Amino acid sequence: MTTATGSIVRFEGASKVFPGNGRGGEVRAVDGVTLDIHEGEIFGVIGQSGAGKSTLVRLINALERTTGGDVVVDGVSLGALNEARLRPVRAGIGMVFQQFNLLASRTVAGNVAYPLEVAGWPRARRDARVTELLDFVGLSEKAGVHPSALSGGQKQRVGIARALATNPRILLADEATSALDPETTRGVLDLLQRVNRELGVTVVVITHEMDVVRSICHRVAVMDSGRVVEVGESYQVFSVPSHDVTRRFVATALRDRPSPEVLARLRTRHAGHIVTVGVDEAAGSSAVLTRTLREHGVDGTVVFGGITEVAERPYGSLTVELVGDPAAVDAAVAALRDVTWLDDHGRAAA
Ligand SMILES: Nc1ncnc2c1ncn2[C@@H]1O[C@H](COP(=O)(O)OP(=O)(O)OP(=O)(O)O)[C@@H](O)[C@H]1O
Repeated sequence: MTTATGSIVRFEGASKVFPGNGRGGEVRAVDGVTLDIHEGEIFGVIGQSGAGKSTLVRLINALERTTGGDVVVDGVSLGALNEARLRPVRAGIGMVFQQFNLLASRTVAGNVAYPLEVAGWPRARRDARVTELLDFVGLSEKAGVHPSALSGGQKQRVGIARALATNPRILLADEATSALDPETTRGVLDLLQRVNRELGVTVVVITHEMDVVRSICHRVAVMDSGRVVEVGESYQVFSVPSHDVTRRFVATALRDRPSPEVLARLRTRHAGHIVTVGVDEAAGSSAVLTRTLREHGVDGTVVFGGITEVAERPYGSLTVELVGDPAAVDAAVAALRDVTWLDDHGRAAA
């Protein structure tokens, strides 16, 4: 865990419980989270659908209020603030959304100007700021058009310009690239990186896309059932994941693990004992796998898998058919479990 030094957002045992629907069953969307987000970083929040990512991030700008614990933003404890005193805190936090949430009836410039109008900026200053922002996001030529005439990537650039209008120190991005194709995603990620580097804005990104984290996030928190189950430098978390959710997340992104259908097909072709073995730098490299099998007199054939690099370190898994004396195969499986994670798919039914 990090210290409070340099924290711009600090969750202190923060919880958000949504009341049940009358039939009981309250939802602990965020459950006792303690976490620091450092000033000036790009921080990723990942986890499966319903893990509590959006709720956690919405606690930062008090779109959701904590029901337990506290959230401290820039030294200000949000728990104690009423709506009026939350306003200046919210003004220091921009937000972008998956569906862009632009006003269809306003032009691009009108959308970017909107938060400045709400904040009471005089016309001339507002116009100058809008010009500057549209230039920053590369959309000066589109100032006068309506959002319907823009591509998805352009709409998100407008969303980002609008979120930056009042010079926030924090930008929250909730699945900001999920509605975009990979190429457009790259452009928007580059822009978020510029927001971070050139404007010094702390960026908090919610995503289900491994590539987003891999390419721009300095640190990442992994959520499961309202809790943060892992947090750290992105490469550390992905190359040596200590939690099942993280492993599954990486596996989905790498597509290195056989689906049940693939496994069924593998079984029709391979009669031996099938296991999937984690491969990374810290635990079980493929050399360790080969050596372990040799020591136990077991033959191993790779039947499925993929190894990629995370921060220039090997990461992935291999699915291997093990053939040999059943006791030796069991001993090899046990030995592999000692050095890395292993999913035992057993052998095909006779
Ligand atoms: N306003 C609400 N009222 C009741 N339950 C809610 C509300 N908002 C969220 N929840 C519940 O809280 C849990 C966490 O939801 P949240 O949207 O934070 O998860 P998430 O990880 O962002 O998921 P997704 O990726 O699907 O958006 C879910 O079980 C969700 O149904």
